Amino acid sequence: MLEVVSLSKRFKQLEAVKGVSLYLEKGESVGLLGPNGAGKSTAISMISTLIKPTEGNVLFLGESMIKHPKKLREAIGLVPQDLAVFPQLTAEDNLLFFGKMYAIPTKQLKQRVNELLIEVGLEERKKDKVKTFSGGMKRRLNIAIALIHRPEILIMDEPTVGIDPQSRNFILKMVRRLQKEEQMTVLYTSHYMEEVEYVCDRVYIMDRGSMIAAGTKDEVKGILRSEETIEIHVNEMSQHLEQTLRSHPNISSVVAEQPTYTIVTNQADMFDEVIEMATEAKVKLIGIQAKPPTLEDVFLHLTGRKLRD
Ligand SMILES: Nc1ncnc2c1ncn2[C@@H]1O[C@H](COP(=O)(O)OP(=O)(O)OP(=O)(O)O)[C@@H](O)[C@H]1O
Repeated sequence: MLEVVSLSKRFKQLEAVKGVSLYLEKGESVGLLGPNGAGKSTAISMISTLIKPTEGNVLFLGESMIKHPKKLREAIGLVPQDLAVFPQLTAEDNLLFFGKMYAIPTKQLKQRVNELLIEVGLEERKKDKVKTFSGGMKRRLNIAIALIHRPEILIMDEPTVGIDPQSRNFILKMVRRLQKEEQMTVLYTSHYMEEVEYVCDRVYIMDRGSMIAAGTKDEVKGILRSEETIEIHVNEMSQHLEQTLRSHPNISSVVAEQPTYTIVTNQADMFDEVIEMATEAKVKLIGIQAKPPTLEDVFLHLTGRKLRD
C-alpha cells in the first residue's frame, strides 16, 4: 500500500534520516522505534508529505508522491507530537472545524463527530472548552481530529508522551481496536518498546538516522536467539565489577543503572561466573535473573545503549 524508498533528509550539516526504507500493507500495525533524536519524526514528516526529502521517494499504491502529494495527504491521518487543537473552542467545535476543512457535508460531519467523540471517550465533555482538558484528553481529541476524514493510514508520532496512565491505556487499546476491527493501517512511532510490543505486529528500529533492524516482533527478537539477557541486582554499584563484566569475552554489552547491571551474553549458565565476579569485586548480590529478550534488549544489543539513555 505504502512504500518508502531510501528516504534521506539533511538539515545543513546534520543528516537526520539516512536512506530509510519501509513499507506498510493494508490493515497492519507497524511500529517505528528509536530513541530521542533517532530521526523518527523527520521520517514520518516526509512520509506524511509535510517536508520534502533530500533524497528518496514515497510510493502510495504504486504512484510516486514526491511530485503529487495530494492523494497521500488525503489518505493519511497524522497525530503530531505537538498538539494541534484550539483551546478556546469546545471538543465538538474543534472536530467540526477540522471536518469543514475537508469539506465533509454538514449532516455526515455531525454524525462523524459524534462517532469520534464516543471512540475517544470524550462524549460527555464535548461541550467543554479544550483549555479545561487534561493533556491526555487533548491528545485523544487530537486523534479524533486525525480520523475525521476517514483516513486509510493513521500515523502517530509518540502519542502517549507526557500523558496520564489512563489516557495512555485508552489510546493503546483504541489503536489496537482500530487496526483489528476496522482494518486501519497504522504507523506508530515511540521510544517505549512495551507500547510497540502491544500495539504493533511488525517493527522497524531506527538509531541515529538509520534503520538498524526490521521484521515481525519475533523476527527482531530472533536477532538475540542465541543470546540471553541477565539482570544483576547489587547493593552497591562497583567500577571493578563493571570492568570485569565488560572485559568478559562472552558478554556483548553491559548497562549499569543503579542498582542493576544488565548484560547480554551468548554463554549458557553464566550465573556461577557472575557470582564469582561479584565476590571477587566484593560486591553483595541482591539477585540475579535471566529474562526472555524484549525489543529493548535487541536495541541494546545492536547499539550497546539503552533506548532511553
Ligand atoms: N527542522 C530541523 N532543523 C534542524 N535539525 C532538525 C530539524 N528537525 C529535526 N532536526 C534534527 O534531526 C534529528 C532527528 O530528529 P527527529 O525529531 O526526527 O528525531 P526523533 O526520533 O523523532 O526524536 P524525538 O523522539 O525527540 O522526536 C535531531 O538531531 C534533530 O535535532
